Amino acid sequence: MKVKNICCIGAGYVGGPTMAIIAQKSPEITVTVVDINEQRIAAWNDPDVEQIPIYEPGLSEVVAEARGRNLFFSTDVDAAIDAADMIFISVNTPTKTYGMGKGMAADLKYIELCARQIARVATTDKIVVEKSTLPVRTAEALKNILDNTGNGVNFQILSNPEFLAEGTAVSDLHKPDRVLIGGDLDTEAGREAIQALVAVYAHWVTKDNILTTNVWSSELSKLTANAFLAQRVSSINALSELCEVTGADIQEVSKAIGMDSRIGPKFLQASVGFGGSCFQKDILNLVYIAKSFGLHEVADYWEQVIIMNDHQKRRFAAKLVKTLYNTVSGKRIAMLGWAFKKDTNDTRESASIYVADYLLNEQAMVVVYDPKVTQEQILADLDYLGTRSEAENRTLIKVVNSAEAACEQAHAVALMTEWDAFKSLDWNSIYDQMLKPAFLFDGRRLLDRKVLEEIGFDFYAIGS
Ligand SMILES: NC(=O)c1ccc[n+]([C@@H]2O[C@H](COP(=O)([O-])OP(=O)(O)OC[C@H]3O[C@@H](n4cnc5c(N)ncnc54)[C@H](O)[C@@H]3O)[C@@H](O)[C@H]2O)c1
Ligand SMILES: O=c1ccn([C@@H]2O[C@H](COP(=O)(O)OP(=O)(O)O[C@H]3O[C@H](CO)[C@@H](O)[C@H](O)[C@H]3O)[C@@H](O)[C@H]2O)c(=O)[nH]1
Repeated sequence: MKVKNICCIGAGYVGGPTMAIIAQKSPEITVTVVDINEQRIAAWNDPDVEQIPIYEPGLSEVVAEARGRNLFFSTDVDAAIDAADMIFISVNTPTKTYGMGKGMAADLKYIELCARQIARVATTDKIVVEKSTLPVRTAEALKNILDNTGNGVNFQILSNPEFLAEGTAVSDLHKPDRVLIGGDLDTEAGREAIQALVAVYAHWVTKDNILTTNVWSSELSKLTANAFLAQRVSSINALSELCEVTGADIQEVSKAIGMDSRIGPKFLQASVGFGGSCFQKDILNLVYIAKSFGLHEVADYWEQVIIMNDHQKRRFAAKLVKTLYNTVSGKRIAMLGWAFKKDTNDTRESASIYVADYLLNEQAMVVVYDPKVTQEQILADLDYLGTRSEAENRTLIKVVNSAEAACEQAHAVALMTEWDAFKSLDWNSIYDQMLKPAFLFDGRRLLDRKVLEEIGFDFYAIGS
């Protein structure tokens, strides 16, 4: 079967970029991305393509090329479902905040709503693709809902987890390490559905890089990949603390171990802690699944990755307070960067949120600058924690339009996100504008200690 019409439910950080690339590379396929969020769809349709709701290097160019040709954004979910022969579900699957599994399990209510909507609307056979990250065996529940509609429509369910990282989404999608497709390998119809999706990716991905597995392996591989990546960050962060007390340097240790080809150099960058919408959520989900099967040692093993990450964020904030003579009350602390990594406007689970919250609890005056994150988002992130009233957050935190403005009259600077632009700031003039002693805490190992110390900063970097 040849796919002609694709619908993607969910126009977020995954649905938007992945569908833009499919449309760019497959001009004969009509791709419609739908969402219930009207504002988000309006932004995807903004005539000024720079206003699309997600900042990713290179994405606006891809959207400009395909939008209106074979890429469409719409709020008419029913119409797009009805017209499609393949439907990607790319809605959010956040950690549950209520009931059974609260704080650990993935909340699948949005997924289930999609399945029920597809079941209600579909009048022709569909291939339904899980693009969202889901607990292993979710496809079983989806199939149950879809097969019990009684309207005679046949559904094939595939798992096609997404491995793009934010900030590099376009290049990751153009050149994926692998595309993973899980499906029913035991039936002719299952194999046909898999091949239909393989053919979509084969527009630009070589067949050797398209891996087909059974559905459960595919679902579990996504959680496993994130667990392994996050585990590397927590491992290097755990050692960064040991470096700080022994005189070893984490950058040198990373390099030395990463040159072992069995270990490899990637994902060994010590930091103030990993953030993002995926790592914590997916590991907690893995821990919950292991626990629900009674595998407590397995659950404890993976939970330690999160415990270490929370410790890293807390100890960075605690170090700052301790260095500033054990009090930051009434002191102005500049935070450079709010996004969870560079080249994205996404702030979900960013270490900055937790470090700021810690400092606000110590009554600091926090002044934030991030090149891509709005004041509205920063305040919303803090309000969401519920630590203090919205009014207090607005009194204690200030958001400014430049790094220089954030640092003016500051007692200390906390460098939180590794934006390239922070490397080339005029640190001499920033030093001049700060209160003395001028403290600088590099949570990303972005800056050169020697240069900063020569300027006069009291300099602290994670891991040395
Ligand atoms: N963000 C990433 O880098 C990334 C990478 C790989 C996988 N994932 C996974 O992909 C999934 C989506 O993540 P995201 O970051 O794109 O989330 P997101 O929150 O940015 O986007 C999800 C979108 O789905 C929409 N939505 C929810 N329910 C809907 C419904 N019933 N009908 C129509 N629209 C609906 C929301 O309005 C939202 O715009 C998650 O499972 C996530 O774990 C994310
Ligand atoms: O050596 C490193 C590498 C990363 N990080 C931090 O780890 C977090 C996550 O970074 P990254 O993995 O690059 O970005 P994500 O967009 O969260 O991507 C991850 O999560 C996605 C969602 O599931 C997956 O698709 C990707 O493959 C996986 O890399 C960020 O805060 C980074 O700053 C470090 O601290 N040190």
